[in-house]
Amino acid sequence: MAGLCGSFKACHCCTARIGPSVLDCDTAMLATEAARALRAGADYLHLDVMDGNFVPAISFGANVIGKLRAHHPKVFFDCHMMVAKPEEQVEQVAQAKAIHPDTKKNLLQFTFHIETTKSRGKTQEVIDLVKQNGMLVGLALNPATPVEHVLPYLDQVDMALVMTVVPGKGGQSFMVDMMEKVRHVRAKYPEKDIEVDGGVKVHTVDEAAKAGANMIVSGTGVYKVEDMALAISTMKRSVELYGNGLTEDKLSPLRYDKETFWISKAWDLGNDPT
Ligand SMILES: O=C(CO)[C@@H](O)[C@H](O)COP(=O)(O)O
Repeated sequence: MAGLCGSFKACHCCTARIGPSVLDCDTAMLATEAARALRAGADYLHLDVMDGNFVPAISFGANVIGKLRAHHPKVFFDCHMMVAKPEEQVEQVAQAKAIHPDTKKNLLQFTFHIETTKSRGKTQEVIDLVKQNGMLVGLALNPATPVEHVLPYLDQVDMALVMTVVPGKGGQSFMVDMMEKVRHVRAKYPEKDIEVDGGVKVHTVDEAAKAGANMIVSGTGVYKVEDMALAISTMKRSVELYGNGLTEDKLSPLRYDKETFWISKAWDLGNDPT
């Protein structure tokens, strides 16, 4: 039986990955809260760095990311740099570099905003600097920024981040009109990671998946729901179904928090999945 994605014209082979944004978790317990999401099935962590300048709020910085690395040496960190001068933070964030011991994959991505570099003529410079420092590169664009602003650089970056809210805080509403940008990038880049961030929850993820996003950031949709494992597995299945075109019988299983309890037991016994 054929998959469904053909009818959405966004079919791709990019892996479905769910990355909880830790912004709205109990950040005083960051390592534990991260572990909770990973045990519930999260594929990576989306770490929101806010400088009180590019966005009004201040969250945490490179120092905390480095400390978090010690707790989660095998986890992919997508560092979303909502900072006015990303070039000033590249070296510090790179301190959290890691390579997965089995897959040999790079576990650190530096995702910066085109709005912070384009007007200063520094986009190319920052891309080069991030690569020189051994990290993967993500390029983000705000809702008000036309997709054409990032297109000249997408060949060189590992991921495009289409913001689906105005960056600055969690818990805002998903801007479905941003899906046009996702569709545009997916049509040009069938093999590139495309991430969406802002207002993505179990009831909005299908729009993003149908448009072609494969990396799904969700903050309150993961940390402020009753069953974190169910939310994560539901979002993952959406990308597998609408993006990868898998049939129902091939989708990842739905998971529930009760299962998380048993997985955490295994974790305590030494099978650390994080
Ligand atoms: O970057 C941001 C906000 O600026 C996001 O990562 C949010 O933290 C996501 O939270 P939800 O919108 O999913 O609640």
